[in-house]
Amino acid sequence: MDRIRCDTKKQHPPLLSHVKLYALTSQVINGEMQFYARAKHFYRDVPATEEGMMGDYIELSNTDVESSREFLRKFVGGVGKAGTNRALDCGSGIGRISKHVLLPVFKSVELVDMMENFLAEVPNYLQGKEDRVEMYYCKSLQEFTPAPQRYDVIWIQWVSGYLTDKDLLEFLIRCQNGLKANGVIILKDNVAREGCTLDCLDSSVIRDLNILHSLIEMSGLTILREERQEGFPEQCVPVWMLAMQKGPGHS
Ligand SMILES: C[S@@+](CC[C@H](N)C(=O)[O-])C[C@H]1O[C@@H](n2cnc3c(N)ncnc32)[C@H](O)[C@@H]1O
Repeated sequence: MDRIRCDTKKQHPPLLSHVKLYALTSQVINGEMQFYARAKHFYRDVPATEEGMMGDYIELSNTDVESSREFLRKFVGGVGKAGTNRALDCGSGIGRISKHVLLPVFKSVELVDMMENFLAEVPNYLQGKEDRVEMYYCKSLQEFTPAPQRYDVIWIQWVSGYLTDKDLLEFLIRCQNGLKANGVIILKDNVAREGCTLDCLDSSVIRDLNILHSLIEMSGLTILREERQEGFPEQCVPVWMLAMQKGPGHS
């Protein structure tokens, strides 16, 4: 899994209007079924380790985790902020985010990933914190619906690019329903400088911020804050963190 990609690929033209949104991933992927099947195929050969989760960029894991913790602190604990009871780790893999970012803050976590072998490694990887995992869901995000009003925070890291525009949009809508009062969704991912690019190796897309903004807007979520990850090498594709909450009209 080429998690933090070097920015050498040809960029597609930028998104011009909402109307073209759905056309966008279908322009760069060669059929939705193949797109998903290839990603699954790719992950069969990825080891259930931190290295596997980070691709060839394991040395960036600490920087990533530190920034995520700092970002998360802005939205949880205190009046009008998200609670600290339960978080959902989406595309969790072996639970790198749960271990380093979520479990230090939340009483319990739940993890969802399409790969059974990654989830099977979680209890071992969490080293004594596994009793605070309430649920494991072995599901693809495009088929997963978070239970209503269950989570204080829903964390979606380095997995949104494996979903088509349509499936990401619908997933964000379902996540919105999964939030408790003052709950927050945090999406962290590689962001293209312009347009949408396909990575054939792991069958994922990288979207630019405009496309992400359009999808978020269409989902009814409101962006609370967005920050670029600092401290990654210049040649890496930029990584951004976006915090979102239910928009007006969603109780
Ligand atoms: C690069 S790893 C990131 C893991 C974790 N989020 C982290 O940052 O350490 C991507 C994870 O997304 C999972 N994944 C990819 N496509 C998925 C999908 N459609 N539904 C659910 N999980 C998916 C993979 O199995 C893998 O565990």
